[in-house]
Amino acid sequence: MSLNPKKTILSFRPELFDFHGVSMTHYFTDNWENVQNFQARPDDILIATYPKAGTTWVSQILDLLYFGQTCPERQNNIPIYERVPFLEIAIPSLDSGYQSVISLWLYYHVSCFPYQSFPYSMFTPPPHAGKDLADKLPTTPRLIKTHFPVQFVPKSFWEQNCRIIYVARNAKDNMVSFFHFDRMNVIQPEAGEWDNYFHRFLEGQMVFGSWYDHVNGWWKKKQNYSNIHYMFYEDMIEDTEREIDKLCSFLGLSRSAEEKKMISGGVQFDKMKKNEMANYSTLPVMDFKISPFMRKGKVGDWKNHFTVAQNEVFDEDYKKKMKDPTLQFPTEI
Ligand SMILES: Nc1ncnc2c1ncn2[C@@H]1O[C@H](COP(=O)(O)OS(=O)(=O)O)[C@@H](OP(=O)(O)O)[C@H]1O
Repeated sequence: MSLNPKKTILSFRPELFDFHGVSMTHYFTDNWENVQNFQARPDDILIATYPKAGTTWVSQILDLLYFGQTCPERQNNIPIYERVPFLEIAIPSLDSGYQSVISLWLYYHVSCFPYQSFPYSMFTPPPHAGKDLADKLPTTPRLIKTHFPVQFVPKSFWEQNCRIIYVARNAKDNMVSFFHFDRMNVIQPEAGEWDNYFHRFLEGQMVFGSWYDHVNGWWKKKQNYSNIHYMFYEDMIEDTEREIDKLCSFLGLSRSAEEKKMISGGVQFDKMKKNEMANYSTLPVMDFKISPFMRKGKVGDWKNHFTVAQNEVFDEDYKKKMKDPTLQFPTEI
């Protein structure tokens, strides 16, 4: 098959619109009914984040914790976005008359490497919705990713008392990371100029809405739903092994010190940046010439983007929106 996905995806840039009070794009709302009816299982693990908060990092850690010993070929052969499906993503499929980004990617790669040899039947026919991928995951537990604000999470996750890992990242670095992501990913709205983006972020005009509402909403939920482990990107940077320990306690996993150390070493930024099954380089919607998915992986990169005036505006606005003293984010370490 001689499709060139890079050529055919250029018109995929979506518009933001208000969806139940949250800025969204159709890629994450088109499958709404099916996603809301998703049947979670009690042992499913949901990885919830505002975009660019460290989802991929924590997904890779969980995948290694659960399957690193029993199924190591998984990490070497299956991209992270298939091992840990993105529940709400929905790209129209080829047979519905549209050109599907994910289907295109799969068709393209079927001719590039022996996909069919992998013992996962879910790869044929090509999936086009994260929910379908999640339904077909052959593993236990199923690791599932979402960027939904807490009020959008399908009710079966609550009913089944699923364990949820929420990863949060300080707003300044989160904004910068999101900006570069929107520049390089054609299924995101255009990023535009930095100054305009900065103001849009403060107003919550981002896909998946306001960072402030997201982190606060999930923080509040933690008060009445005990199966949420709320963790911070900055803590992961500071001491990955310690955070893996906390994850193991939350998940009830006993793993040897040696194994945890090995996992921690294997998921450091430079390693993940080079790892094709974790760095999204196999997904044609992203143009790494503009910005790589694994971009900097640092705390404090905002200082290279924020002007002094922007920083003042940001801090003033932050005080008004982040009133809960129990939720604190470091912006440098
Ligand atoms: N191992 C490791 N160490 C440190 N930092 C890491 C790591 N893996 C991913 N990252 C950084 O996380 C940012 C991407 O966030 P997400 O994975 O949440 O993105 S997404 O929402 O799933 O698209 C993005 O941040 P920025 O570099 O600041 O853009 C990634 O580089």
